[in-house]
Amino acid sequence: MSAAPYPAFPVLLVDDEVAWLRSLRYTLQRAAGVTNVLLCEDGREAVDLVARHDVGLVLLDLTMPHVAGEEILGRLTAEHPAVAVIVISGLNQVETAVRCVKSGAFDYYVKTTEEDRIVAGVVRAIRMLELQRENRDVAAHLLSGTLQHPEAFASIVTRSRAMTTTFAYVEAVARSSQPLLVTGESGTGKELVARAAHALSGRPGPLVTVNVAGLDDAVFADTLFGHVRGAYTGADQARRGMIEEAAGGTLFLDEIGDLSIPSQVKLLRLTQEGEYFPLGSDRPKRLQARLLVATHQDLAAKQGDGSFRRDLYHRLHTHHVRLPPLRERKEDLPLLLEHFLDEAARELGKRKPTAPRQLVQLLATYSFPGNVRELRAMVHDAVTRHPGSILSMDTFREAIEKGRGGAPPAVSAAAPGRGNPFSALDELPTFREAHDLLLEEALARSQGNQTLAARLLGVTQSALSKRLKGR
Ligand SMILES: Nc1ncnc2c1ncn2[C@@H]1O[C@H](COP(=O)(O)OP(=O)(O)OP(=O)(O)O)[C@@H](O)[C@H]1O
Repeated sequence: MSAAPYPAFPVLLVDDEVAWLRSLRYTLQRAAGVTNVLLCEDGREAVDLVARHDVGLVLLDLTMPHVAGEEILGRLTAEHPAVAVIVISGLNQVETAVRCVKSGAFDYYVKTTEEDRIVAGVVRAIRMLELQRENRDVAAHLLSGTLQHPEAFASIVTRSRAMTTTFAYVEAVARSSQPLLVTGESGTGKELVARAAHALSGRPGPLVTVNVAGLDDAVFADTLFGHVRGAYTGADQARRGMIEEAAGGTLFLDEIGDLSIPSQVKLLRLTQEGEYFPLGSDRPKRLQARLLVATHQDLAAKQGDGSFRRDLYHRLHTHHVRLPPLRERKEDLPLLLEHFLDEAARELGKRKPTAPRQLVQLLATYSFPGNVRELRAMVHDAVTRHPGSILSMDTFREAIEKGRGGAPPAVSAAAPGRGNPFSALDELPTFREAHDLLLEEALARSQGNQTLAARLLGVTQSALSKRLKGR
């Protein structure tokens, strides 16, 4: 599978020495995977080529016949200020280097400098240009408020503004070569977003998913990097790693928060250098896939307690989307309910049952720790068990009570995991005030439905009604 040209914009090499041009092109391709390259032997054509091909980066020689490199540098910075110019000159003169940088050159190297440093400078410039372009795209996308390819998100049922803003961001960075980190509680749809990001990436290769939870370091390395025959006892055959399987496409590493520290070091090296060694081999291979990573864990917190490396976190965090939990987008409940009723009825070969009017209100009182996956399971279970044309609320009530594990709903929904909700208050409310606040909250959550409010408060409807009258 041929990989997409990298980077997305052309890199123009300008030098009158054809042999040097060819050798630099080869070095950049071999050491940094840079394939989107234009060569220019005649400095007089350089500015025109930049304009015609939307060039992002120019590597410029200074001493050329017909036109001096410094003159070209001056024109480029004046006429194409968004283009980065790296000067690679035969002149080892500090004054010239200072003058070039003052005139706007991104960097200055002498031709005799070790190749590695030149390559690292080019990689740094490409990364900066990509981020600048992506920032512009993100801003334009978010401001326009519309998606160019809504079909990529067709499998994600939502009308939440937070979700559609997330889609706009994913669309804006979909063609980036930088990693995309997707976080959110379990069951919020991270894998669906990863699929959409791959579909929008324009990459011809496949989406290869690896769940890294529970992989020890040796298995992680073997799975990702592959091995050569005889790499270890039992390695009778060479094995292509998942990175190679994903060449030209996307490598999706799920549950990245569970990665051991030694595996984090390996992943960091891969993202920094874009190279890896199959086990038992001393010939490096290039990463030719875009990395997507996902986790339900709080990586910032894990970074704080030392269980996730800070440098890897920052590398993966270049582009980040967080999917809100279902309880923060209750406006999605009616749509999702209908969607899963359709789906369940189709799968079970039944007629789609009608949901009682109060069902959405009941669902809105629940915090859905398992998010959309939990709602889906609830609906499928209810459709499996329901005999009539109107869906029974009982299976939902049972599932919700089971999900709450007997905890009082108001506490578990308002302050998950935080115990007594009053403990954070400096001044306690009086019994009367707490009583009234509780009633108001229950009625708000049940949208004024007293039957539901009574259930939330664990009293009968007539007891609730007496209390309301007594206020
Ligand atoms: N908005 C949505 N519309 C339709 N189906 C959804 C939506 N969100 C999630 N789902 C469905 O819910 C289930 C869980 O989604 P998914 O696997 O993408 O979640 P996840 O965040 O990756 O979970 P985990 O962290 O456990 O891997 C899948 O069956 C998925 O199709």
